Amino acid sequence: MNRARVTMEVIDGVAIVTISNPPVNALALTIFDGLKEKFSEAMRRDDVKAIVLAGNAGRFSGGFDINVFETVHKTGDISVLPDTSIDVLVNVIEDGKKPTVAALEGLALGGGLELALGCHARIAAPKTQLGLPELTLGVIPGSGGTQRLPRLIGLPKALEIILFSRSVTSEEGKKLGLVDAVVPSGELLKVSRQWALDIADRRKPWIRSLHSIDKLGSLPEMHAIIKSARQQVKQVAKNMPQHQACLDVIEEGIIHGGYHGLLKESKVFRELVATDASKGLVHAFFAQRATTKVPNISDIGLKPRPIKKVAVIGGGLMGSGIATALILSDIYVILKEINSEYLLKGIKMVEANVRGLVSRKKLVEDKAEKALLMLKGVLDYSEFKDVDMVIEAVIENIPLKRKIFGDIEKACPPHCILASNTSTIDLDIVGEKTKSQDRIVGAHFFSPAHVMPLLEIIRTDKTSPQVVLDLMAVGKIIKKVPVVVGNCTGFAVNRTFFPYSQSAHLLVHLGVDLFRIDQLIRNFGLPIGPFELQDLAGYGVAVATTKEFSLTFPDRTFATPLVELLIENGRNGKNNGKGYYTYEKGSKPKPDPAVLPIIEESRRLTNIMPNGKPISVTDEEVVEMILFPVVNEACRVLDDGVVVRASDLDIASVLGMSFPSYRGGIIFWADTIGADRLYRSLQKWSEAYGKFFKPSKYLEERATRGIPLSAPASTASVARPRL
Ligand SMILES: C[C@H](O)CC(=O)SCCNC(=O)CCNC(=O)[C@H](O)C(C)(C)COP(=O)(O)OP(=O)(O)OC[C@H]1O[C@@H](n2cnc3c(N)ncnc32)[C@H](O)[C@@H]1OP(=O)(O)O
Repeated sequence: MNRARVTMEVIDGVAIVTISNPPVNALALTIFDGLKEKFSEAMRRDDVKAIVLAGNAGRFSGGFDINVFETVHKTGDISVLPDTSIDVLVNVIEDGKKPTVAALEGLALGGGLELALGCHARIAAPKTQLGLPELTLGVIPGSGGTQRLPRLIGLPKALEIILFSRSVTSEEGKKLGLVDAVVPSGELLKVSRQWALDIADRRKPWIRSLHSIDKLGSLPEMHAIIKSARQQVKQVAKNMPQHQACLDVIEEGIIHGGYHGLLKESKVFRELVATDASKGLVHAFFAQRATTKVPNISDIGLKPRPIKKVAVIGGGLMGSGIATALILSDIYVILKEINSEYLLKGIKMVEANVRGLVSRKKLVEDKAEKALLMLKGVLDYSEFKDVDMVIEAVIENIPLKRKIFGDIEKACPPHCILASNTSTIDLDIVGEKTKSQDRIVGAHFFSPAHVMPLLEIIRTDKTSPQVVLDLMAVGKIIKKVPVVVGNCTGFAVNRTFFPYSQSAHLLVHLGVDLFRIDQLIRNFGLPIGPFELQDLAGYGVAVATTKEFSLTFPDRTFATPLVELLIENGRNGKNNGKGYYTYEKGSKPKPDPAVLPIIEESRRLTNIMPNGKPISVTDEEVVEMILFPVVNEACRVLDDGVVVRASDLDIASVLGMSFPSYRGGIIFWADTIGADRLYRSLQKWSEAYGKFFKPSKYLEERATRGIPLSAPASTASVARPRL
């Protein structure tokens, strides 16, 4: 049943036109038809003097229906995109013979805000979220946002909102001139109706924002602002076309006027919808939403229990980051350490995390102070008697973790969730000696835990659905994206990505320059390369995780002596300022030529270069030789059913490993290459350089049958063989 509709009610001379399409009143194609129909009725009727445009159920609109983009991506048919910018926004609303006031509440995003910008005034309820996030979907505002917003609030602020997808509240909007008045939610319709009548009777100005020029500066000033914005987005929006295209469109309107700007905007919008960047970003959008739907967890009528008090064991980098994330969301935390020196260090780290957010303007002072009051340090388990959840975050040491789980089983109440932040160790081993396996779960955060958005939730065969659901709810409260995965060494993300650093090491030992590898991976779109990442994480982590992986997957690990050699040479990465790079406060990491002899030594020890000579590989091959083994492992993760669906691995790779979101995630990207080419490349390298590259059964089957890697397992049996 189509739930998208537009209704109209006339009260005392004002037509209230309401958009209804739960849950966010997305602007589906039928909504535009509905708007045209109701507006034309309102314009016709003699008992209507003015119009108020509103959204149903406390939300104005979350913007254009993103499902339509997905349809374009699947079919390649851009004709399904409506051309509403002139047809509806200019001809029907802005140039209509009766004034329209937008009554904004909850959210007005993308096309939703653009509809409001086309109205003659905007009244908003408090805390309404206003923004133009289109660039995060690989497109630009396509219904006049690029032209009207700068004319309403000035170019610099408009660029901030559009280019960096920063939304503002109605209160900020009022200061900027985006909103005409902020009124309590209960009075929104009443005030908007009166405002609309006041415009009709010329008691208030009838403003068509496309024609306003008073907020725009002189031409040279605006050229200078756009030029500097171009430089800025070059840094932050590599490999994506929409940012520069958006600036072109804004510039067109500045030079030739708003109407010309609209025409160009509409054309560029349609072109951008068809780009790879938009395909990847829209896929990532839906992939993120899909993670909330977990079979036998979210669909069996369970309700999450409240989690008010959490104990975090271990005040190191991870523990303090997790504690920070929790207190920032008003969850009371007790942080346990083994002695007062470590405890003090942990508390100081939490304080530094919180203050860091304040200094980066991500948190206000008041909120920071309030958050820090939610933290208490302890040295024993006496305070664990009323905690709702424990998150163990000590070093990756199996006997230690086993001991802790034995202790907390006794110290905590029976309802308490027992979670481990282990990144690699099998949870069945951790909880083997307890009788609480139904409440043991993995809560794997990514470093820095108070910043990185992914929470990997690991359920074992015995973890109860209620426990998983509770942890998903906590994840949402602390503003993470929880992805539920199965139990195995490395779980979904670290298991998929362990070949990433392994293949980088293998390439170095085959003679490829290490700094070239990092640079090429950055060019591909990851924020840092595998070696800089290793520097950042510290070599202890590399040694511990490589050990775990080489025990579980001995057939596909490369025994690199390089990390141990670096440690022997007094290098421990960013920790001590010396790794592959040198680190000095305030300056960027610098490649350190002093590591070259250490690399030579490592190459001598492994002696794997064919005929003792460095291999010759193109830039493209370097990237592929590093990322195809990752895809290969991702195939095994899919085959083993570690994730519910392929798109979970996509969003986890984007949010946990910073895989570029505009490439859609690891599997989505792999499908753009095709199973066949992936298979043939891995097969070729495995013949030349060994079984590390050997294609997995899953990949081989998908390649042979011509099925996308992302297709659900059942597709494999029904699909037609291609080769
Ligand atoms: C022409 C124009 O310029 C082009 C555009 O307008 S492009 C669209 C611009 N708008 C956006 O980018 C906003 C996208 N949406 C969001 O950021 C968030 O969904 C939100 C802030 C609106 C709401 O967040 P939240 O309350 O956490 O709910 P969230 O789980 O994200 O979404 C609820 C449901 O609405 C859907 N939804 C949200 N926005 C949607 C949209 N614009 N189109 C279609 N579906 C949408 C989600 O897919 C989800 O569906 P599901 O329940 O089936 O998984």
